[in-house]
Amino acid sequence: MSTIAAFYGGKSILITGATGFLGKVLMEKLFRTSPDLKVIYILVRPKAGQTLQQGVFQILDSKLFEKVKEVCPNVHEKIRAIYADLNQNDFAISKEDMQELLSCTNIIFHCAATVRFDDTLRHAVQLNVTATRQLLLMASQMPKLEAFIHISTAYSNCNLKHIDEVIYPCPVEPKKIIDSLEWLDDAIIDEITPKLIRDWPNIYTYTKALGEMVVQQESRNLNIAIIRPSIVGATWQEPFPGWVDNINGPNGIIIATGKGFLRAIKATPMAVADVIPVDTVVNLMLAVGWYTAVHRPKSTLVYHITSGNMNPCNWHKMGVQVLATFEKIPFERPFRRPNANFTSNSFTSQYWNAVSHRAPAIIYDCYLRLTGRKPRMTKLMNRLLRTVSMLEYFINRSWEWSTYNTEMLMSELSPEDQRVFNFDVRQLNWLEYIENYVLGVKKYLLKEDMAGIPKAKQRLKRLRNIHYLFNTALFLIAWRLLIARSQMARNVWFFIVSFCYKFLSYFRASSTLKV
Ligand SMILES: CCCCCCCCCCCCCCCCCCCCCCCC(=O)SCCNC(=O)CCNC(=O)[C@H](O)C(C)(C)COP(=O)(O)OP(=O)(O)OC[C@H]1O[C@@H](n2cnc3c(N)ncnc32)[C@H](O)[C@@H]1OP(=O)(O)O
Ligand SMILES: NC(=O)C1=CN([C@@H]2O[C@H](COP(=O)(O)OP(=O)(O)OC[C@H]3O[C@@H](n4cnc5c(N)ncnc54)[C@H](OP(=O)(O)O)[C@@H]3O)[C@@H](O)[C@H]2O)C=CC1
Repeated sequence: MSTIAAFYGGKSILITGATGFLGKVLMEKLFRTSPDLKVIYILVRPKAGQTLQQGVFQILDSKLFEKVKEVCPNVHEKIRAIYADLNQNDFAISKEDMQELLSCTNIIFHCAATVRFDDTLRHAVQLNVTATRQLLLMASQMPKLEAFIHISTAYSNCNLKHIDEVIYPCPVEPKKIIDSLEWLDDAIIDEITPKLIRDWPNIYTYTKALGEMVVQQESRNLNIAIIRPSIVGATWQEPFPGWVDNINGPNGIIIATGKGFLRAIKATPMAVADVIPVDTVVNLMLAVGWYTAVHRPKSTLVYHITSGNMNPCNWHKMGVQVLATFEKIPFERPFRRPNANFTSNSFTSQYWNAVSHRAPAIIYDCYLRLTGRKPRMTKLMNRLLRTVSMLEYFINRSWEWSTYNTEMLMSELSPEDQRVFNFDVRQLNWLEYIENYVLGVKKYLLKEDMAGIPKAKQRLKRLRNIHYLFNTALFLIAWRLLIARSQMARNVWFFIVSFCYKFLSYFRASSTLKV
């Protein structure tokens, strides 16, 4: 019997961000391995046209929860969705709900955050910093609380090259920022944002760093741990390989490449692609929850869950395997044949943007206009290129994250727990994982049927022929123009033709002699 699974039995667990990518996988694993847990409270913000109950049903009816329903048939009764908006005072939770949360919660997993790189500083601070502070305040009033697990990111200190499992101080006190945002107007905030975030690449990573500082400052006598995952990718093994549900991180790039929109990316091919499967992150979260509650470490421990130092993969290897998978399992209705390359040079990157991205988009828009339709490709391409430029920071650098605490925890687990809550990324076979990842993007994100593969392959063949035809025509036109204008080009042309003629004559003569 797994000690960790048994630990969660009978527990009341509060999850923020349960409707997000990580939150859903966390709930799934909890229900599957500890079906006798008491209740999972989820803080859900109201959605237009959907009741809380409908929201919960929508999550539980997805393929992700199929296995859970077998192990825990009354799963619906064990989720208690509570209306909450983490941007509001007291999270806008009703008095009765708050009372229940305060008196019953045993474990908190704080996953909610804004993960957008371009959010406003005001909103990102509200959610990633102030809400964390408020949740800690709530936690301090929970008599039965055993552990508070805060999810941060491995990139919260990406302004450093080597990152240890410690909380680094931020240049400006989070409290000062929270206070000043209360009276500064938006225009001034926009103006001072670059000065505040200094060498952090975006508001997201900066506010996650502030969030960690708040955790340290407001920890009081709570049992707290911080988990820092790197780029969270599709599931590796559980509940099945390849599950993804949003376009964040690599997912959108995989779609854009597979559909033939993206043909070149400014990336350093040998930089570490620090992707970590979401189920691995969740396994560590559950192990940390258990360890923090049972062993009660004296200080707040930080756990890195990254792949680079234990089982590194680089962007080149990842890219090649993604492209190879497109050959086997193509996406439906691609705009162009999927074929991309990485370039680390700014000049070549701009060249490819002009030739391989903007020009085809303009040509396609002309075609749409000529056929009486609304042009849309240029706009789409501009948004895509803007997105890619925001991700560039992370695909052109490598970081070193120490993983002493994560390794220490692994050694503390029984063999059974190491198996059930496996977060040993050394066992990951990248080629297999990437293939399943691309397949998962096709099935669960694009909702494409596998039965459509033969048709998609046929279309790829057609696109390949069009590509060759187009290139040959372009070459012949260019050559014709060159010959007409330059004596030198004419001489080269005659030289090549006479050389080929002589070669063929010699070949024919020697084969006649042999006979
Ligand atoms: C030999 C070599 C061969 C080479 C082959 C290449 C094959 C490909 C291989 C795979 C390569 C993988 C590349 C890896 C990229 C790595 C990313 C690293 C990120 C590190 C993150 C740090 C970890 C974290 O803690 S954060 C969690 C992650 N958060 C995010 O990812 C959020 C990022 N997104 C945003 O902030 C926003 O979406 C933004 C600002 C980028 C765009 O916002 P906008 O307001 O414009 O609108 P949206 O509605 O959000 O989207 C607009 C438009 O863009 C599309 N899109 C969105 N995100 C992505 C994406 N990640 N990739 C591609 N496209 C994306 C979206 O679909 C929209 O399209 P429309 O059609 O216009 O609706
Ligand atoms: N994905 C990644 O690559 C990485 C993620 N992380 C961290 O993991 C955590 C989870 O990320 P992930 O699951 O990918 O993110 P998602 O964007 O998928 O999920 C974010 C969650 O936060 C909730 N949320 C946002 N705003 C509010 C609000 N005002 N009130 C209540 N809930 C709110 C969302 O609810 P709703 O459904 O209503 O939008 C959603 O459930 C974050 O802390 C992130 O920083 C760390 C490293 C990498």
